[in-house]
Amino acid sequence: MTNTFNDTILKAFRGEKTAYTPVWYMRQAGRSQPEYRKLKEKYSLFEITHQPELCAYVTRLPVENYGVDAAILYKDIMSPLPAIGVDVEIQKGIGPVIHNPIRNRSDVEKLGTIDPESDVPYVLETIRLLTKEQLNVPLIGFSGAPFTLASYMIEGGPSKNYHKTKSMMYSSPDAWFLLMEKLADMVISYVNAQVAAGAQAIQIFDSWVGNLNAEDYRVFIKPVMTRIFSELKELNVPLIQFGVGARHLTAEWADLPCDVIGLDWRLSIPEARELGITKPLQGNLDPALLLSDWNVIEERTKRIIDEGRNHPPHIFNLGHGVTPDISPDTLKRLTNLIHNYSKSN
Ligand SMILES: O=C(O)CCc1c2[nH]c(c1CC(=O)O)Cc1[nH]c(c(CC(=O)O)c1CCC(=O)O)Cc1[nH]c(c(CC(=O)O)c1CCC(=O)O)Cc1[nH]c(c(CCC(=O)O)c1CC(=O)O)C2
Repeated sequence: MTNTFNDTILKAFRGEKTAYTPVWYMRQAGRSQPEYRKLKEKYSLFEITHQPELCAYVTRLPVENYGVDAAILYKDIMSPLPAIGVDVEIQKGIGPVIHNPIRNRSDVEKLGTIDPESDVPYVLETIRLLTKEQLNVPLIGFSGAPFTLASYMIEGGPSKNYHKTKSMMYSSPDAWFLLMEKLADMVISYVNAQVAAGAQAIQIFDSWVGNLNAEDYRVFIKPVMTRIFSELKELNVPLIQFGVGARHLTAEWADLPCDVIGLDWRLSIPEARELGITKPLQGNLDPALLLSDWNVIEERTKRIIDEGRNHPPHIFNLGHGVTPDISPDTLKRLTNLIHNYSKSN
């Protein structure tokens, strides 16, 4: 491990004031970095994540290259699903493809449970390597949330309208709620194991839940999210809730038993405060902005830092993941700007 451990981001996640605004970027590992691109010519995502040394290297790249305040484990939200019987493959140009999609209650009943130590030992070994030996910033572990995972499992892959998913939710509520509970069991075991191995904070990606209206969220999703966060609270690590296009769910998230709310770029920090969020906020520069001129990036970044200055703290991030066309040089420059501007003003 190099020099002293910097726990600034953990303090901000817990609601403590920090000397500067800490930052990490969703999908910061891999993506546009040349070292990663070279590896991807040889290995797939699953091949990298099954090799702890290699996976730890990819996870470390943005800490070393950009100077961010946390690492996030390189793997996908699909990574634990094979353990419960989901036949998933990540196909180039498409994304996750499920060869045995779930269509009815009997398919849900067939899903198994995860035993992380025997099903995903390589994930835990990567975490141990990183946290015991290699990192001088915290490691964020993560899981997909039940709705977002179910959307892939039911649709068979990425979707634009989630018709099959919603159809199961509305027409077969017994199958739906069983699926939610089975996925919650998986998320809880998987996250417990990540924390036991050394992960110091956890983000739950409910990326696609904004496709539901607030009433359906309350009926079909909020109970399972409340259960997940309540059980994970006992782990005593900061828990981050994240979703995209979910302005209409902000008030529902305000009282979830999590510690931090991740915002996409559609809702500003002051707007989220007006909607009742009193927890620390994470976000929310539009990733598309990182393809524009530096003076535009600088102006928008400073504005977000200024909006986030008041207590409770703000953790800088993008409104969603880094895209492969964003230059590593821009991310390095952005990280420096965030650190320097938030310190000096
Ligand atoms: O990369 C894409 O987004 C396209 C394919 C896709 C993947 N998972 C998926 C999608 C979206 C979809 O199709 O619905 C599905 C996926 N993966 C993930 C999310 C959550 C989210 O970002 O909102 C989602 C759903 C929402 C979303 O697509 O943004 C999470 C994810 N994937 C991944 C990571 C790890 C990382 O980037 O370091 C992480 C999370 C941690 C983090 O934020 O850092 C990694 C990942 N997943 C994937 C890839 C491409 C692999 C390949 O081409 O061989 C890669 C690696 C890469 O981008 O270079 C596959």
